[in-house]
Amino acid sequence: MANDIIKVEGLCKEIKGKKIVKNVSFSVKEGSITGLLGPNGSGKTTIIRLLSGVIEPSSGDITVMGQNPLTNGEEIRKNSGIVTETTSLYEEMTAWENLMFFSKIYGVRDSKRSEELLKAFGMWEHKDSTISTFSTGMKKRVSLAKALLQKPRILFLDEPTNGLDPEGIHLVLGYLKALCEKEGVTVIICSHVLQQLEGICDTYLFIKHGVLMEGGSMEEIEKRHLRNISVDIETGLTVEETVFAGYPYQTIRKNTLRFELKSKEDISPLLAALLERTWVHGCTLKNNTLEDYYFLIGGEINE
Ligand SMILES: Nc1ncnc2c1ncn2[C@@H]1O[C@H](COP(=O)(O)OP(=O)(O)OP(=O)(O)O)[C@@H](O)[C@H]1O
Repeated sequence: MANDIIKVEGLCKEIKGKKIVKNVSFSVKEGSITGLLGPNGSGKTTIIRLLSGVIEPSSGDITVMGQNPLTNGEEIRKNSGIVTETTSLYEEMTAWENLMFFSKIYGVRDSKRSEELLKAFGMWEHKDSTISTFSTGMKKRVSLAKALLQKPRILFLDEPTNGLDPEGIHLVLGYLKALCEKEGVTVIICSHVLQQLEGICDTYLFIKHGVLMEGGSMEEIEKRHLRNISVDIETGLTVEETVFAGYPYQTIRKNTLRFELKSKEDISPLLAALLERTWVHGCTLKNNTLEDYYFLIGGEINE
C-alpha cells in the first residue's frame, strides 16, 4: 500500500475577509492521480497554491512529501513540477532550446531526458521550431515536458487541458497518465470540465464554494451515491407498455428504451428477459458519469 505523499487537515484560507477554502481535509497516495474538480472560482487553484507553499493557510495543517509548505516550500517546489494556465516558456526559443535552458536551471545534466519527454508528448519532430509558432496544444505539451524535466515526485496541473481540442485533450492526458504511471509521479490535476478527467484519475475530490463535498475513487463514489440508475437499451422490443419484466421504461427513440432500475444488479436479469423475447444490440448507463455525481452531491450539500 502506497504511503500518503500529501496530507491536508482542516485547511482554511481567507483572503481579504472572504473564506476561499473551508475546512478541507484529504490525503493523496504516492503515485496516484487525483482530480480536483469544481466550477470556476471554487478554490482549486488556491488549494494548489497552498500545497506548493506559494501562499499561507489561514489555519489547518498541510504535509507534502513529509514537509510543511510554510517552512519548506522551496524544498517542495524543487521536487514538484507545475503547469499553470500560462505556459511559462520562452516564445522566441525553440522547444529544444527551452528544455535545455530549464534543464540547466534544474540541474538536469543529461539531454536524453528532454529527448525522452518530447518524444513521450509527441513533440520530437517539432523540437527545432520556435514556441511562438506552436498552437496552444503544442505549447501545453512542451510545458508538460518542462514540468517533468527534473523527475518531480509531484506534478501539479492547473487546468492543463484549457485551449486544447478534444483530440488534443485525449492525447495529452493519455501520454501524461502513461508517463506518470511509468515514473511513479503523483499527479494533482485541477479541472472544471469533469468529463475530461473521467477514467484518468484514481481519486476525485469534488470542490464547491471552497468546501470539499466528496472524495474517493469512482467506485467508492458510485457505491455511496448511485441509487436509481437509468439504462438505455437498444433492442427490438416493441410492446406497447410502460413496464417490461417488472422494470419501468420509456421509449427514447426507435429501438431504444430507457429503463429505470434500482441497482446495477437488475441489469443482467433485465437483459436476459429481453434476449428471451428479441435482440439486444447495446446497453448504456446514463446517470453514472462524474458530472452526474458532482451535481447529485452538489445538490445534497448543505453549507
Ligand atoms: N488573491 C486573491 N484575492 C482575492 N480573491 C481571490 C484571490 N485568489 C483567489 N480569490 C478568489 O477565491 C475564489 C477561488 O479562486 P480559485 O482561483 O482558487 O478558484 P478555481 O476553482 O481555481 O477557479 P478556476 O476554475 O476559475 O481556475 C474566487 O472567488 C477568487 O476570486
